[in-house]
Amino acid sequence: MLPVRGEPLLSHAVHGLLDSGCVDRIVVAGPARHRASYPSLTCDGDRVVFAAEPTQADSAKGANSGDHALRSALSTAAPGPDDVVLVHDATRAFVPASVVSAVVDAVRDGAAGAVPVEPVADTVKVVDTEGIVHGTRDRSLLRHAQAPVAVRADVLAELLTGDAGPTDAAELITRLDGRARPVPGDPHGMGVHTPFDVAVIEALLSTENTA
Ligand SMILES: C[C@](O)(CO)[C@H](O)COP(=O)(O)O
Repeated sequence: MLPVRGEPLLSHAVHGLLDSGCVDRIVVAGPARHRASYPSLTCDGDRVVFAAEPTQADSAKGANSGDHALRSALSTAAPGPDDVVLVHDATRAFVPASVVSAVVDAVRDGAAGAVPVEPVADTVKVVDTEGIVHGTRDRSLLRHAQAPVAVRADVLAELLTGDAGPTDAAELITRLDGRARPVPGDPHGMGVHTPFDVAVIEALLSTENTA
């Protein structure tokens, strides 16, 4: 719901995916009753739908959990087994179209999954629970993960069969256990969480619009 330039992040994320030219349909993994909060999405008709509401049985099983949201979104989308599914994160609403198509292409090219990543520029230290600072991590091996994560629909369905399926894109990458191919991310794929992030992304967008 966080507004950026007067629009909730979710709307920016949805329009970014639609404008990427490689997404046919978007299922918002949130209850349909919230749709009224996003009037700018309604103009996209059938291409943007909300996931099915949890049933009473789902609720008894913890329907608000992330894996339910993913299951529900997947069953609403009903993709074919070879289709590529993107699991996105609305906080990363300004990821460029080139990154969206890169993850799709990686899966079309044979990877089970793909995740955009950015190099880690800063020195990374481990601080333990006692507050003691330990050695430096080798940053050449570290990457910031971004979104969307792409995965073949049949692979995603398989990951969701167990009791504890992935709850979000981050967990999905972990469950892919080495089968996710990294593709170059982009600084615009930053997560927008705080007023500082909003200021950064708004400044970036205005600079680019006036350039
Ligand atoms: C990075 C992510 O897991 C998708 O791949 C997701 O965007 C969560 O990001 P965060 O770093 O936990 O905000």
